[in-house]
Parts: sequence; C-alpha cells; structure tokens
Amino acid sequence: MSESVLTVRGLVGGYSRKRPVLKEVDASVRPGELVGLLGLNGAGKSTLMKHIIGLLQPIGGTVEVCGHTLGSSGEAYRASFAFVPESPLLYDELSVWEHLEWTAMAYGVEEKTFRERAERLLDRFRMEKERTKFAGHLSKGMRQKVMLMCAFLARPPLYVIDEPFLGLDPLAIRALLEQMREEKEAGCGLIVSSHILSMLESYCDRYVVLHDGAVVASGTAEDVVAAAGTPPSGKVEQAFFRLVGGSGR
Ligand SMILES: Nc1ncnc2c1ncn2[C@@H]1O[C@H](COP(=O)(O)OP(=O)(O)OP(=O)(O)O)[C@@H](O)[C@H]1O
Repeated sequence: MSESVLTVRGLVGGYSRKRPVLKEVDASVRPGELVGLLGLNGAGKSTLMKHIIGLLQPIGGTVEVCGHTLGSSGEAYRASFAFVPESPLLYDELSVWEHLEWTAMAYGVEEKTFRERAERLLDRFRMEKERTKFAGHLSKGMRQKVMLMCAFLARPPLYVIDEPFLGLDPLAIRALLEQMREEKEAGCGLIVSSHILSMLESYCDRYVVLHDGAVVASGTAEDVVAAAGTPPSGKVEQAFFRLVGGSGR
C-alpha cells in the first residue's frame, strides 16, 4: 500500500499514442496536503487530471489512488476521489438539494453526516436560498458551487480540482479556500490546478509545475524557487514565470 493518496509514476499519456501530451510525469499527494498544479494554457494540467480520474488510459507509467489502480481495483479507486471539473456538469432537472442527496448516496455517506455536512456547505457557500432551485436555473458561479459542494460532501481521501477559482465571486473564493483548509485538516489530500497562483500560494504545501507536458519543477515553494534559479527569498510566482519561459528570465 502506498502512503500517498495519489502516486503518478512515469506517466506518458494523452489522446494519441503517436503524440503523447504527458511525458514521464511524476507527482504525488500525501494525506493532509494541498498540491498546486501549475502550468500555462495547454501545459497538460487537465490531461493529467483526466488520467487521474480514469477518463484516459496511461500509454506508459502508472497512476495509483490510495494504493489502488483502476485496472486492479476500479471500484475502490473511484470511491477514493472526487473530481471538480473546470466547467460545471449538472443535471438541469435536479435541484441543488437533490444533487447533494444523489452524491451522498453514490459515496455511501450516512444520513446524519449527510444532513450536517450539506447544511454546513449550503451555509458556507451562501446557497441556502437556492437549495430547491433546479440546477438549470442557476448562474454559472452557483453551478460551480454545487459541483464543489457535492465533492466536499463526499469527503473522499483525494480531491482533484480543476481551475476552481474562475467564475467564483470573492466570497465564494474565500469559502472555497476555507473549505480546502478544513479538508486538509481532516487528512484529505488535494491536487488543485490554477492559473491564479496568488490565490493558492499561501495554501499549497507543494507544487508540480508542468510545461509542454513535462514536470519542470516540483516540491515545496523553496524547491520550485531553487529549480528556477531565482533568489531564495523569491516568490513561487516569479519562479513559475521563469520556469515556463515568461518574464523573469
Ligand atoms: N480532447 C483532446 N484531444 C486532443 N488533444 C487535446 C484534447 N484536449 C487537450 N488536448 C491537447 O493536450 C494539450 C494539453 O491540454 P490540456 O487541456 O491538458 O492543458 P491545460 O494545462 O489544462 O490548459 P488550460 O490551462 O488551457 O486549461 C494541448 O496541446 C491540447 O491541445
């Protein structure tokens, strides 16, 4: 059994065997850790996430969630993570509350825990008034909040969250950051992609920086800064720009 909730080893992957997007990617997330997945548009962040959630099959290398691989123990693998995509995917004819109920059922969350967590999430994300509304009648940001609430309701060992900040208002961003901190404290691991590094910087324990499908730096803020050759006092943002070829070179 692996100690990490996510272990990606030598992952070669993408949409065609002839032209893989990901080139020998290594990454891991330990319990209680938030790992920031950084990269410019097209770097391969979403492709890596599609591999983690099992939408894409590795061309080479392995992906393990809580020590399970999709091939050997698919059910346990799928039950061990929750994924929040960049664009909300909801059932337009189901209400907010029904989405929460369905998620709780799918993940086997017990009734009392479900009610407590659901009420808390509705309150935190300021969605109490929307609980009976159909998803099809919600704003884009509200739809994003429903996706997030469903993920947090399940409280699995691993969260895979793609670009969560886009489309959220400042209060929702604060609620999300607070919720992520709570999940970490509960021992869950999170891998979160974002272009908005400043938002994540003070919450990340480690980083994986992707460029053209390859890991150009990984580890703590200090490791990333060192990999970029920026001054030790430098910020991750500056190091990131330098690593991916933007200003700072
Ligand atoms: N469905 C697809 N079929 C073929 N190629 C794809 C597909 N989706 C993405 N790609 C290619 O894979 C590469 C990585 O894309 P990916 O979506 O993983 O980047 P990203 O880092 O998530 O970017 P962004 O920040 O813009 O969301 C790009 O070159 C892209 O053109």
